[in-house]
Amino acid sequence: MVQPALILPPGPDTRWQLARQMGVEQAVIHPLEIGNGKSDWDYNELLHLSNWLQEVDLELSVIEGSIPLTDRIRLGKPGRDEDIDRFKRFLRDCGSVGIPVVCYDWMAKVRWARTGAHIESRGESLVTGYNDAKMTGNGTDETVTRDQLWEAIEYFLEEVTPVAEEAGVKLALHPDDPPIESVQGVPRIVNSPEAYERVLDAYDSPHNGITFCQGNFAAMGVDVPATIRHFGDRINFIHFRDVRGEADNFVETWHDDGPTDMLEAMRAYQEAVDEDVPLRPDHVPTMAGEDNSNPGYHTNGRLFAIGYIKGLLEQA
Ligand SMILES: O=C(O)C(=O)C[C@H](O)[C@H](O)CO
Repeated sequence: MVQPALILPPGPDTRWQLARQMGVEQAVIHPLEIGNGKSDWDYNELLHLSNWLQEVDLELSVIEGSIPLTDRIRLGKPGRDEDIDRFKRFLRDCGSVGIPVVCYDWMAKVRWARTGAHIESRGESLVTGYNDAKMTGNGTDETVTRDQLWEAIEYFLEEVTPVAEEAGVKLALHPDDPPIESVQGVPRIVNSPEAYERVLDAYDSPHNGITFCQGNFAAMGVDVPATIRHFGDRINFIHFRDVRGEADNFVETWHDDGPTDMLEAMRAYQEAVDEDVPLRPDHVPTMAGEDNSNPGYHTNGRLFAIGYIKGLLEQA
């Protein structure tokens, strides 16, 4: 079963209240997207945040992206062991506080990338998109290789998955966005179902799992419901969204207006994932009255998305 979730700021404001009013109980914290950019946490900060959310009946179920995972780790550079030790301490702290899921990604050097953030969609709403032809600096970054990234992620998983198991925390790897071979010349490896097979095989444990970012899987050109069923109980976290186009040239869509059969996708989640997997709307259109200063993460589109998700869940 999936549980509707929302990214919320790491301190209370009306968005906490809106979540509760819509009956959403699971909070995802990702201050690089919504918040102050914080990406390192000590035990007391996590405990304080978790207690604060609990006081208003919200559960801190995922820390996403904004975590102490460095490019020294992603690139297997000298010093990575020190950084991995820091990451292990973070996992143990999450476990002690009772945070069940940590979402991470393997996008070295360049975070998720878009070439357009003001693309007009339904009723003059604004969405983001990517067109590789418009990406500047597309030479090859000679300092990074695919083998290096694979060595580094396999080393990381060997080191940290046993700690995640002990701590009772599930790791959930987000796909590269966009899921192409390289972005601005920097190679990408987490861009296909085959890549995920290799990641899951690197350490066979329910604690080594996937963030099924649906828009990225749609961009990979796969059959989305079949792929959800295939990965099943290794899906530890879900990003719900859709795109029109291909991995190297796409626009994001409204949740009810993309090419993916969203009801079939929801049915697949309900049948295939483990209990209580958090599912959050991912990037949403910027709507009337919003200034598009944080493309994909304004509030009105997420209210619409939660209503749509709840309808799909009832139908599924
Ligand atoms: O690119 C996406 O689809 C995202 O959801 C971006 C997020 O910041 C994600 O956490 C990347 O790690």
